[in-house]
Amino acid sequence: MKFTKMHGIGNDYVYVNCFEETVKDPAAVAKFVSDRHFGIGSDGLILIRPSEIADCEMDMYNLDGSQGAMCGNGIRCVAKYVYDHGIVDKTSLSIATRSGIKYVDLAIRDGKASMVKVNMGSPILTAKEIPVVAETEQVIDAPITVAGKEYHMTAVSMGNPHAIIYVDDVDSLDLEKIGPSFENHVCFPDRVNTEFVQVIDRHTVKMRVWERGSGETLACGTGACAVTVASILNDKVDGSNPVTVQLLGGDLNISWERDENLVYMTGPATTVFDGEIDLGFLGE
Ligand SMILES: N[C@@H](CCC[C@H](N)C(=O)O)C(=O)O
Repeated sequence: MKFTKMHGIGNDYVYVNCFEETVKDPAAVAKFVSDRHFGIGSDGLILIRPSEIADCEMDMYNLDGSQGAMCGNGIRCVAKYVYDHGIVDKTSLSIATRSGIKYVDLAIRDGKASMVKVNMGSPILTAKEIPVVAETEQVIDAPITVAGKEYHMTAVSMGNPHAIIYVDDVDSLDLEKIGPSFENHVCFPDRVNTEFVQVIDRHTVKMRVWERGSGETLACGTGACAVTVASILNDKVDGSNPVTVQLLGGDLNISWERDENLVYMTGPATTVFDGEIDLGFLGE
């Protein structure tokens, strides 16, 4: 299987060009290639497929083989891949995902895509996708007890579910310890991505994320969008300007355009290396 290792501010995936390659069992391949000791090493697997409704399709899998509906850092890399490889010869393109078609604009440097702006669609604020309270209710600054400790949570779906928790000092958290208790909490039957957020100023927040299916990652694009929406709703930041979200792997620029109710994310996409791996033992 030919692949390309790419990352969006350190959120790294193994990308496979399914215009040319076939992957029979993506869940098994995701688990194997993601392993940082026995595989290639990544937060998961992303298949770039042809689409009948958009310029291409992104099909993403977490490190544990579970399928994700949307991936903010991944979609920037998919856009870069299809442009840099001449699969799509335009700088405004559409990408189908399991949470709908997303529209992307590329900034080009030396003939390659560098910065990518994604229309991430509308945030979902009812608890419909995160049935913690009731299907119709919003969850903003709601108390939740996790592993015997009370937190306050805001729930935002960006096509995938996010629980946002504000803390005083994000660096001192033991995420390996508390992350799994949020991910597998009884309130989240489909598990959840959890963002721990420290407010820096009215335009800047700093976050760490425990991702459903992948554990702590260096960045989460949908998470940064959910955090921006939550921070505006909780009046932690000034929503009239873009918010800088600082993550372990770098910064993302997020704006929530309230008149159209759309969230835009801008950030880099980076190619690390191309490779080829024999997956015959998996039946591939
Ligand atoms: N890292 C991603 C999100 C990946 C999917 C997530 N773990 C889920 O299962 O919902 C991003 O950049 O958005």
